[in-house]
Amino acid sequence: MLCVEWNQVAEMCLYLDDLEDDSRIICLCSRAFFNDRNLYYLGLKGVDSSKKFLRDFGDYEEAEKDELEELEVSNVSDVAAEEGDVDSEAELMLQMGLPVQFGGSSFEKNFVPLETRAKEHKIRKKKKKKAKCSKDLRESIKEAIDGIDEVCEDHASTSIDQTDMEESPATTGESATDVNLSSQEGWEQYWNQYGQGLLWQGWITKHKEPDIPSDYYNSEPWNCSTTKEEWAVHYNESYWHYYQEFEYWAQQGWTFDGLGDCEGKAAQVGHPAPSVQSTNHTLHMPSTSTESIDCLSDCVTGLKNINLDLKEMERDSKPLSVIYESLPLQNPESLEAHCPCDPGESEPRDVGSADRDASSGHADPSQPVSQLSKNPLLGGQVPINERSDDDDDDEPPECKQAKIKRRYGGISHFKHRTLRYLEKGIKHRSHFLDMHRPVKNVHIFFSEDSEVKPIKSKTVNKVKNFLKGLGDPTGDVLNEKVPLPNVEDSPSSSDSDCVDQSNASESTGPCRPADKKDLSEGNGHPDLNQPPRLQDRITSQPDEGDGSSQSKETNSTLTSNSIWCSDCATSAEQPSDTRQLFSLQIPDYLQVEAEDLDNGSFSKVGDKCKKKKKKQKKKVQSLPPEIAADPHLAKYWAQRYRLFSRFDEGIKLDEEGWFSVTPEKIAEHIAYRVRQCISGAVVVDAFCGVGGNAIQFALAGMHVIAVDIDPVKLDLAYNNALVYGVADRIELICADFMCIARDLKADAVFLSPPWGGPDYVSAETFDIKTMMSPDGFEIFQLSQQITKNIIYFVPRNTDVEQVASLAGPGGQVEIEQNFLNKKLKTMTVYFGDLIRKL
Ligand SMILES: C[S@@+](CC[C@H](N)C(=O)[O-])C[C@H]1O[C@@H](n2cnc3c(N)ncnc32)[C@H](O)[C@@H]1O
Ligand SMILES: C[n+]1cn([C@@H]2O[C@H](CO)[C@@H](O)[C@H]2O)c2nc(N)[nH]c(=O)c21
Repeated sequence: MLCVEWNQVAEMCLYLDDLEDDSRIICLCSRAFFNDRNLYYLGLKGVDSSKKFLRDFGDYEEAEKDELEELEVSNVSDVAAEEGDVDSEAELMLQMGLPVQFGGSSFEKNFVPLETRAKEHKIRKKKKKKAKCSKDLRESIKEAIDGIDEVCEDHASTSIDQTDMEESPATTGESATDVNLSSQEGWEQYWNQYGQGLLWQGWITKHKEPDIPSDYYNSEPWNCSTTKEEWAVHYNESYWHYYQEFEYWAQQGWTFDGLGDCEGKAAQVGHPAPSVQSTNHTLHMPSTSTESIDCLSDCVTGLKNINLDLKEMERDSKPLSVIYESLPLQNPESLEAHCPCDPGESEPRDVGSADRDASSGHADPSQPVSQLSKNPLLGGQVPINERSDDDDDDEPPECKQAKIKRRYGGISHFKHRTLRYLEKGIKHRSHFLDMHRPVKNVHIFFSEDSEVKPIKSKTVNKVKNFLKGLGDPTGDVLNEKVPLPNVEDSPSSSDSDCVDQSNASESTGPCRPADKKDLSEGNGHPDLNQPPRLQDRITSQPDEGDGSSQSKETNSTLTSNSIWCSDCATSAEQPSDTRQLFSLQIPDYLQVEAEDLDNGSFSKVGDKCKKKKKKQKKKVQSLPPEIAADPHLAKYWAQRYRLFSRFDEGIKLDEEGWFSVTPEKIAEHIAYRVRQCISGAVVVDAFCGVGGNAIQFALAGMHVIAVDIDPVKLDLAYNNALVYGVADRIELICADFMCIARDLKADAVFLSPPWGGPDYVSAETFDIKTMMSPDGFEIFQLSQQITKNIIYFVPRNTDVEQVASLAGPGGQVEIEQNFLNKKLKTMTVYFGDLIRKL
């Protein structure tokens, strides 16, 4: 095994029809863990240059956060040593389409959407700073809690404890979008019905401390200056916490049978949620009557009153193997409690007013969050528009701008599903795996004096040296001296059309000898000693003349010994330096040490040290133009060794290559698996890109047919294959895979298509049919004509059932989650003989 760890998680059987074998798809769920922190650190040594760019372009903090996150993770000595090191189990189970009950120890306690974790951390910090309630208030809360505890004895499993509330997610921009796109009605109904109680119970539970004031029930925390802010935060947290839970259950196919009132009409399976009913009672919080407490308990229990609507799920009357039971409700006789969750209402509310939106005056769930943030109650205390960026170090830069969650209506129409857990203790182990805990912020402070006073001397020395060393601001270099192509205007070939292709060709098309030269120069990379002519190695796709394919649009016509492309021909007249790599004299960490030497701090080290200095000074980091042109890409530069451990030996990428190349460890693992499982030795890399996977297949001893529609990618892939010494095992074909698939023969096909642009990660569930281009199903079907041994590299948020369905009735599939340094990065789906047998 090459990867650090590989686990089988579960065997899931999906039945398209009745519980019969021929309608069944067996789906093995597994996980592969990799660790490449060392490679990441190596990249950080030159990250100063990225920082410089980001500073200039005002995006520095973001990159620093990514970097710090990695560093933070690195401080965790042992994977299992700390709780919270890998994605929460519940989240992972969701991603694999598995019922959370089979994974995490407690969904309610553990499920926190990944995106919100950093935010939670911030809020917790803020909360700690806030002034506590007065002694009187605490007394009152204590009394209330005592009362509630008695009543809630029977509802221990559904009560909300302090941890729950503290762990509740804060608002994010994403959540805001959710509000607009999700089952808004059901949620509003739910929140109308239970929001007040949940808010109030959460509040008093939070203040379950010895010195709770006796008159707390009569107090109005939203009006009290000491608690006002805290209440706002509490409201905000609670709202989103329950919203997320509601969303989760709704996505699982549960519907909420609104009770209409706290009289607790039992939830009924299979009935659509009724519209909001006018209640004939109100929650009356100042009362400590048993009834009101009962009502609160019901409200808390309400989260459980979500029924699996089998009709809606298009599942027939046959039961699933996992059955969710709705909990019985209490049925209090009279409910006279006023929940003071509306700051605009300091007086108890009238009978009948509870049907007013519990969120009124706080946060109208129907409003976009940008509006919510204007709510005076929130008072800017909780920057709800801020989204957590804790997981974006490898995501396309554009993701930060518009995160739109898309709801998937997909093909998950399996009638039945059974699940068998395959490994003992995975549940327990996973409890310790949550890497999305927020990163501790490490700030470096500079005094106002001209002299920088280091707090962490090494780090500050780096910065100091960096600033000194870069007399000429990088931005100036960029703006004034280097005529760069407009990278931003050159969409990736993922969405390639003829314009894209021509742009790409203009820049580095392999048809231009000048470009070939460019690629082997600059960037501080060693010249590759005039590699064999790439043209001789690239095979062309015959022009099919149907005018429909991308390759037709790009008008690339290649022959085995030459490449001709009309766009390229035009672009050959462009100045040859449009893609020229330029060097920046950016001091890396070694130069920092060199400065230390000058300052005498290494004086005792003597000659040895001087030698080191000399050697180090030779090493000049340079930024390739695609990185220089787009500050958002700078973080990928920091990860260059993770992508290619031999990066310094001459690896080259283009913009799309940077964010879509398969990290080396993952590519290595996939290649290893393929080599292990099939006897044949020919593999097609249908979307080879800059060669991340093709190189690893070749290194594993296979012959690779590497196809890409973009000649620039082939150029880069060839260059990179040379670096790894495997160019002779890779056959390059410049073509649209969709057009040539039928003509290919191989023992395995690797599919790593573009995931439809940078938005892939913002989708709640990625649909390989509609969100990929070419259509993910068509790609698969064509590949099946080559071989049954297919490896499909898909986004981590891919719909598991959808991808499993590719195996067809009676088929088998293995879905492997790939973790890089404890973060779920991608999924690899194996078909045919590539499935690891149990
Ligand atoms: C995500 S990248 C592949 C990355 C690759 N696995 C690596 O590690 O470098 C997808 C590639 O598919 C190429 N592509 C897009 N459409 C294609 C098509 N119809 N046929 C062949 N290649 C295509 C793009 O040019 C891009 O280089
Ligand atoms: C946009 N992107 C990222 N990765 C891969 O996902 C990881 C996490 O973002 C990246 O490191 C890269 O390997 C992609 N792989 C393919 N095949 N196609 C893509 O469009 C793509």
